Amino acid sequence: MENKLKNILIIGLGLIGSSMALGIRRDHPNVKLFGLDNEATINTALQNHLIDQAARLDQVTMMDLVILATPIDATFDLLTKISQMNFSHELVLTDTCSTKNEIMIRANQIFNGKNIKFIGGHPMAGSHKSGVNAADVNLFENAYYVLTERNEELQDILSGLHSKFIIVDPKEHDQVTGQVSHFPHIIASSLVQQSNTYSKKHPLVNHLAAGGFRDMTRIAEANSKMWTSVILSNRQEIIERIKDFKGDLDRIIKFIEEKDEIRISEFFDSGKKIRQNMEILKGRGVIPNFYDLFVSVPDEKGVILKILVLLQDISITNIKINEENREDIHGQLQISFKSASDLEQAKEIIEGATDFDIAE
Ligand SMILES: NC(=O)C1=CN([C@@H]2O[C@H](COP(=O)(O)OP(=O)(O)OC[C@H]3O[C@@H](n4cnc5c(N)ncnc54)[C@H](O)[C@@H]3O)[C@@H](O)[C@H]2O)C=CC1
Ligand SMILES: O=C(O)C(=O)Cc1ccc(O)cc1
Repeated sequence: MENKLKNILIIGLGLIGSSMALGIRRDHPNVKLFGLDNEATINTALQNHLIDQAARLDQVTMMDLVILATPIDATFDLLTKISQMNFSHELVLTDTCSTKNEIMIRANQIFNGKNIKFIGGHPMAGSHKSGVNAADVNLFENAYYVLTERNEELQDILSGLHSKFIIVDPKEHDQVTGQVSHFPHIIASSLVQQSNTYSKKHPLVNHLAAGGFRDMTRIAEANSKMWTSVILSNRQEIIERIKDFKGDLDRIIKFIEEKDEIRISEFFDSGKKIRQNMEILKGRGVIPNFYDLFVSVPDEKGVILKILVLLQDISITNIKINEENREDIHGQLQISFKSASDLEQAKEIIEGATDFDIAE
């Protein structure tokens, strides 16, 4: 199929827009990529070959595809401006906002009868980083990419992101992401703030926080402006999730007050089983489980290189350093392989050459 989406404009070249530019280029080296953002961002994007050319907003009319990778409030504003333009050919328009319902309602109102095909989008991957310097071609790898409707040409253009498309109703999207993406940001931020307040009375809090605290609170470092917009654009759902969670906390208070050993144990057991069975947490729900080896390594110069040299003949798909909180503690190297046999071979080699603890 020849894709007619040849002139592509990305408005907003922050974390998401610039990573998408790299992903689009990976499978479609011949499309012409335009960018629109502030001057400094555009200069960086040009220098790093993320885009071919800068564009102005009025040049939207000469594009085949426009991707709005902007904050939610800016996206609303851009939707309005684009709806006031005249198009001699159909424009495919998509966004990347973390919420979908209000945006789809607005788009349906303003694009009705226009030569604009608006498809809501949301790549379900990101990080607490922002800006053009955080561009990462692998950001969306194996992650779901939500679209509000199927569109072969758009999906083809985005194929180099290596994500998995899923069609979701906008309202349902906001309900689900409200629970598993938006609400956790509130919990993470509350937890660090509660701990900080407590640390005024108990300064040891800052030293005894360990890996669990780190895992629970990473997303508290996310962009506060962005998350304010997300929460405000999914108010009802978030309020409901908070109220529901308060109920769960009240229930656990009661079990503890009553020294109800069985119910407390059931509570943890239930959480453990549910988490173990969540497909999304096993290989991110799209590809089968990674074959992972966890190597406990001392915090010494050259130790990672040593492991890599040992495994030079085995294909490694990913390597990650899971730091611990204490400076003097061993770090954990998480190494992913393509197959069980590669994993076994690697395990034997490391066991034979080092005394590092290894777990699967
Ligand atoms: N950060 C994340 O983890 C994820 C974010 N999203 C969504 O993607 C969108 C973008 O987020 P990020 O890339 O993280 O933000 P970012 O802050 O890294 O980038 C946003 C970019 O948009 C530019 N911008 C703002 N208003 C503009 C306008 N009117 N015209 C042109 N450029 C403008 C900014 O200068 C900035 O470069 C947001 O709607 C967010 O909800 C979706 C998935 C993950
Ligand atoms: O950093 C993380 O773990 C995230 O949860 C990333 C993320 C942030 C915003 C989204 O709309 C989707 C994904």
